[in-house]
Amino acid sequence: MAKQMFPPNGILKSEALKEYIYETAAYPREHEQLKKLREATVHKHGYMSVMGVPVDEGQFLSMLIKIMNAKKTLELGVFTGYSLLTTALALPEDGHVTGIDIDKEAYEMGLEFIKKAGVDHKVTFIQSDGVQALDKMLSENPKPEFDFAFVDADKQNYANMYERLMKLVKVGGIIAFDNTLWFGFVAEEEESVPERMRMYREILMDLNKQLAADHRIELSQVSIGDGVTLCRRLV
Ligand SMILES: C[S@@+](CC[C@H](N)C(=O)[O-])C[C@H]1O[C@@H](n2cnc3c(N)ncnc32)[C@H](O)[C@@H]1O
Repeated sequence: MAKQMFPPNGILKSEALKEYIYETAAYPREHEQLKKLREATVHKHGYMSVMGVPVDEGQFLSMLIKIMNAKKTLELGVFTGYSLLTTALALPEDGHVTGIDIDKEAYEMGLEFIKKAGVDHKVTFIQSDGVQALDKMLSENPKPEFDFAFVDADKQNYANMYERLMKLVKVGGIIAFDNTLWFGFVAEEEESVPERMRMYREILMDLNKQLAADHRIELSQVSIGDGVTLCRRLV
């Protein structure tokens, strides 16, 4: 049943093109522990392992974090920790990433690889609903303190997380939303979209419109993975 849940190619034209990108540019540069974590995730979660960010997107996020000189980052939606480990590896020795996920079990498997990569001192995991965790952070310290936030949790709460992250991420910092092209379905007529994909398609189309109209941010829709939207806070 899970096998039919997500279309295989994401936003790319073909499986062959995806494999070309992975084999040529991405796999040869993938950190050993990321590769092992990816393989362990496939072994344990089967087709649902597609939830982890793909290797080329991980490398894009890694370079972005380094170019920004980000030190303190947030992640909403950790799963087994592929993007979390990517982030921890990209951060400097005194950097820190806080990962938030409602489910702890998947992360516990990933923690082994984070430890083996020697970056567990840069990682804090909070088991919580994303919006609730952000509200708690805002009530404890309403000052913006994060350089970067990666949002990959429940899509129906992206807009709620966005408003909170606009207070928690510094001016000049970046909020990155994952899956904003939703397997390419955002550009297809509703009737041609499988029913199970329609609700998130609509939610993400609304979010994309909302972000494009928001002059508090600079925007870039990146066509990598399943679509990543970068929002750079301006005010
Ligand atoms: C697409 S996966 C994240 C993948 C991860 N970034 C990676 O690279 O492996 C989405 C995650 O969001 C989590 N999630 C779902 N609803 C949530 C909520 N309300 N609050 C926090 N996390 C949630 C799920 O438990 C799941 O682990």
